[in-house]
Amino acid sequence: MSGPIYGRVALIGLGLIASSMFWAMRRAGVAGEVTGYARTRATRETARRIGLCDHICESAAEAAEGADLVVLCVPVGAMGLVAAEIAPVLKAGATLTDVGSVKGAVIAAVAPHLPGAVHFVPAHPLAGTEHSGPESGFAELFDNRWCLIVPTQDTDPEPVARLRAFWEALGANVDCMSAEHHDLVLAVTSHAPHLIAYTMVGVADDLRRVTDSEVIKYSAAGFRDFTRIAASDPTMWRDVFLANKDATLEILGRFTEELFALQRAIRTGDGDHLHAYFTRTRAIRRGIIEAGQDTDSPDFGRGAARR
Ligand SMILES: NC(=O)c1ccc[n+]([C@@H]2O[C@H](COP(=O)([O-])OP(=O)(O)OC[C@H]3O[C@@H](n4cnc5c(N)ncnc54)[C@H](O)[C@@H]3O)[C@@H](O)[C@H]2O)c1
Ligand SMILES: O=C(O)C(=O)C[C@]1(C(=O)O)C=C[C@@H](O)C=C1
Repeated sequence: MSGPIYGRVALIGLGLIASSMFWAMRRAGVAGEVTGYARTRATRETARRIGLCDHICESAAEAAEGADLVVLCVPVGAMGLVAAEIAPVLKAGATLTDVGSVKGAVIAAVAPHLPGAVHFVPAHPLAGTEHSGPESGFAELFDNRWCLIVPTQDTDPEPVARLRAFWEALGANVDCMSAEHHDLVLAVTSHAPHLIAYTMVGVADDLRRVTDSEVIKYSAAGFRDFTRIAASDPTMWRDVFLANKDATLEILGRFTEELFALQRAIRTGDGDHLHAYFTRTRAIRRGIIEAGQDTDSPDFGRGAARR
């Protein structure tokens, strides 16, 4: 257990990520006091009932006032509005961070509102589930996951180092990168895959020959994973695609080109093309396992022994 890293932390938006942060902060003892704010009365009442935060406030400004660390945990499309609302009450020397899945658009929406005496250190924990809301969080969500910190040109090193220590205390491994690079990487690893999952589940639903019960009953692991991902929060994902438009379209363009090539290979009976492609992708997966980078895999730790 580490000592407090911030005297007071404010969580704005009390969903999956904020509630997980609260339980992880409590586990690690890294925050003296935690205030919280959610937009709807119902969420604020739920938060009070389940003991989320030390104090639930009636406005974002009330929660943020006097805080040493303010964390924006709202959908990326709402970050700018919330930043504008709390900017006048932010304490000099405080750090403002966020957990948004897109960085370039969030920085562009938030930074112009902030007074010079506030340190803005954008971040993104690469951990989540398909569930949302204040009751979906749990302390272990960030354990052994990455949290990417995306300092802007003007960010001082001390607040970055402190936020790094905070996320490490919450269980995460931390890396720093530019916003542009972050958005491209996430378009490949998260945003395009989500869109593909949404599409596949939509296609299955359109095929009326495949009744609901058959889709569930006979669904193999791959499709079941797609349905889990496709159950994610629609507001969050609408905002992600609108905010990371360029990188996502770039990756989807490449994806459709490769898909057409595979489609053509199937139509023309080009087994060599299919075999060579699948051999390449299998080698990528094996490389990830051998580098010990997939901690969720049943193969984790087996390395090269697994062939
Ligand atoms: N869910 C994930 O897998 C995941 C992972 C990493 C980062 N993120 C990012 O974290 C952020 C929060 O995601 P989540 O999964 O916790 O979402 P969530 O839906 O569980 O919670 C979001 C909360 O924000 C509130 N909210 C929405 N608009 C608001 C506004 N204008 N003002 C105040 N509150 C508002 C909602 O009522 C809700 O309480 C998003 O930016 C998302 O991109 C999500
Ligand atoms: O596990 C899941 O449910 C997720 O989709 C989490 C996931 C992802 O890995 O793509 C989704 C969005 C985030 O910004 C970070 C993590």
